[in-house]
Amino acid sequence: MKITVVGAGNVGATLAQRLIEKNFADVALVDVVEGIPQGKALDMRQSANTLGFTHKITGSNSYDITAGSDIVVVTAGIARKPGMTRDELVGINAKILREVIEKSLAVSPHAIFVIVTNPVDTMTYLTLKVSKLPRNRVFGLSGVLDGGRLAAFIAEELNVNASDVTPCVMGEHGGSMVIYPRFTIVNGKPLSELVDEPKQKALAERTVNGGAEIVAIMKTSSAFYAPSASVAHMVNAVATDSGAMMNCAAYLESEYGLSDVVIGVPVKLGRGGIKNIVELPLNAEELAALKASAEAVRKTIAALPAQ
Ligand SMILES: NC(=O)c1ccc[n+]([C@@H]2O[C@H](COP(=O)([O-])OP(=O)(O)OC[C@H]3O[C@@H](n4cnc5c(N)ncnc54)[C@H](O)[C@@H]3O)[C@@H](O)[C@H]2O)c1
Ligand SMILES: O=C(O)C[C@H](O)C(=O)O
Repeated sequence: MKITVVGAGNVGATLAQRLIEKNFADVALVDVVEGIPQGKALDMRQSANTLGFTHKITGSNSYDITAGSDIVVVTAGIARKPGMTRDELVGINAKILREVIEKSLAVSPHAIFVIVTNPVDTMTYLTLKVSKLPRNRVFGLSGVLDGGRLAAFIAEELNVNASDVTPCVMGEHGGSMVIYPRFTIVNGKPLSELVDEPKQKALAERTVNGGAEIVAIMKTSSAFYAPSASVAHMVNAVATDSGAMMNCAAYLESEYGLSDVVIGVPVKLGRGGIKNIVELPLNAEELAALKASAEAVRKTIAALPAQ
């Protein structure tokens, strides 16, 4: 198996490290900055003897090394600075995405695309339109990361392990994301039965602001450890054809009564990408929140530059 990671910055390089250390695929790392992907790949190669991995990691400014990839993860683009929303990146990152998708697809026509670049729902939508690929082969990072944050905050609040939590965060990877306490399970019980509504709201609010909280603390960078771990988890489900269910940014065609929009929903992942989209039995209020989130994404989609 061969995996390309485009963008050798914080998320991309950390992801490349996580993947090569798992030793199940060759990894090609690409970036526009001369020397960076080459140097980072060389550095990682020099850990193979110590860590014992046998797959190859290479770096380049050219897409030649990515030819024949099974999976292409796109992390190329600009990250937000303190005080910015992800949506403010739409113009600049759309230009970068178009170039990355065209160049990647030209040499890896059978690849599955995992989009990380923000605003991720809109960038995933753009990738589908530019590539004209079927929707099962293009999806984005959202709910695995947002759910991981929710699980971390619940673990602190209830004094349990984060791994005791099966979180459920759907909708936009942005200000309108929706936390579902009825579908967030802690040691077999829904969160809605474990904490009162004000506490549920506080946990939801911290999760919605989880990315901004890290940007505000770090100032010069956004999060990358949990994001890269989340993408590695998604890639692993594809590589092993596990069928594992996780919430990802996916293109809807009538699921949840929504069409022609990308938002975070539960999907089952396997070799072909998205095997199927899972429709949770949301009540009227829960569904209304998801629809409002889809409307927020539609506004960002409408702000995409024509070229
Ligand atoms: N979806 C999510 O949950 C999520 C999580 C974390 C980060 N992100 C997003 O991922 C993106 C990357 O974040 P980061 O922290 O790694 O940023 P970063 O600045 O550390 O790295 C981005 C890299 O992209 C490269 N790049 C820029 N234009 C390129 C092009 N045309 N071709 C190839 N490479 C190019 C840059 O040189 C840089 O190395 C940002 O847009 C960020 O907001 C999304
Ligand atoms: O917050 C950001 O801008 C990066 C990413 O979307 C995140 O949630 O960490």
